[in-house]
Amino acid sequence: MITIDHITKKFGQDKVAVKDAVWTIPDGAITGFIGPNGAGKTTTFKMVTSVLKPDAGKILINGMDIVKQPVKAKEQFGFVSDTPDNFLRLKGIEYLNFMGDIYEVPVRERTRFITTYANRFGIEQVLGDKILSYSHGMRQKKMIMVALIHSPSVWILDEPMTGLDPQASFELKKMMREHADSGKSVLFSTHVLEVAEKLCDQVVMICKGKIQFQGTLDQLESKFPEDTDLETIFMEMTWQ
Ligand SMILES: Nc1ncnc2c1ncn2[C@@H]1O[C@H](COP(=O)(O)OP(=O)(O)OP(=O)(O)O)[C@@H](O)[C@H]1O
Repeated sequence: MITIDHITKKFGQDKVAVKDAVWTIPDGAITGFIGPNGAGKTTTFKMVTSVLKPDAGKILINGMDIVKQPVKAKEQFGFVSDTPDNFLRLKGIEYLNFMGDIYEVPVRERTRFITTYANRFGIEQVLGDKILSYSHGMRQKKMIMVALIHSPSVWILDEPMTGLDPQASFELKKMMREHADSGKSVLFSTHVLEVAEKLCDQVVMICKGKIQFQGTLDQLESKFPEDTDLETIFMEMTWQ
């Protein structure tokens, strides 16, 4: 579970990227984070994952403060960023083992995990190759595996379907559902509203740094009884 408690982030004197945001990501559910370009999604993720420090407010991950207890809080989550181009000179298997070592995942457990997930994503054959030689989608699959190697209870993904082929995208959505159904939490951002509509148990909508809505799709639709789908509601809520 993540608690976002009156978070504000400014860039410079007057660029308010996130303004007094209050919301929660519950266990046992998939939460979709949606909003137009520049709304504040990535800035929020950067604060949740300790890349940026909020100017005000606090963020608790399973009750641990990301600013005051960064190591303990970071152990709680796995993060898939929107740029999978890191550790390019390592082989896929070396990177996975490196992260497994950092999180102290026992070798037998990690081997079982790597075999299962590489098989689900169809990348067993390339794990011995350098990441530099991977396509964007292959790098993304490797990032997804790295994020899950220590079985985190919270899984955060920034635009995770970008660059994945339909089969991998289908598999990822299945993994996200399995994660939530096992009582853990999933938070992901997307611009693809059909995905949010099909996959999410709740959505959080942000626009110009302000949280406009948090709740189930049914709750959202009941606020806009005349609109037929999430896309129409989104256009109405974000239109200026
Ligand atoms: N390092 C920075 N310096 C100055 N302004 C920034 C910085 N990072 C983000 N911003 C501004 O903060 C606002 C929120 O940006 P953010 O990247 O969080 O949006 P986003 O919702 O992730 O957008 P997108 O959907 O386009 O990825 C934007 O106005 C952006 O220009």
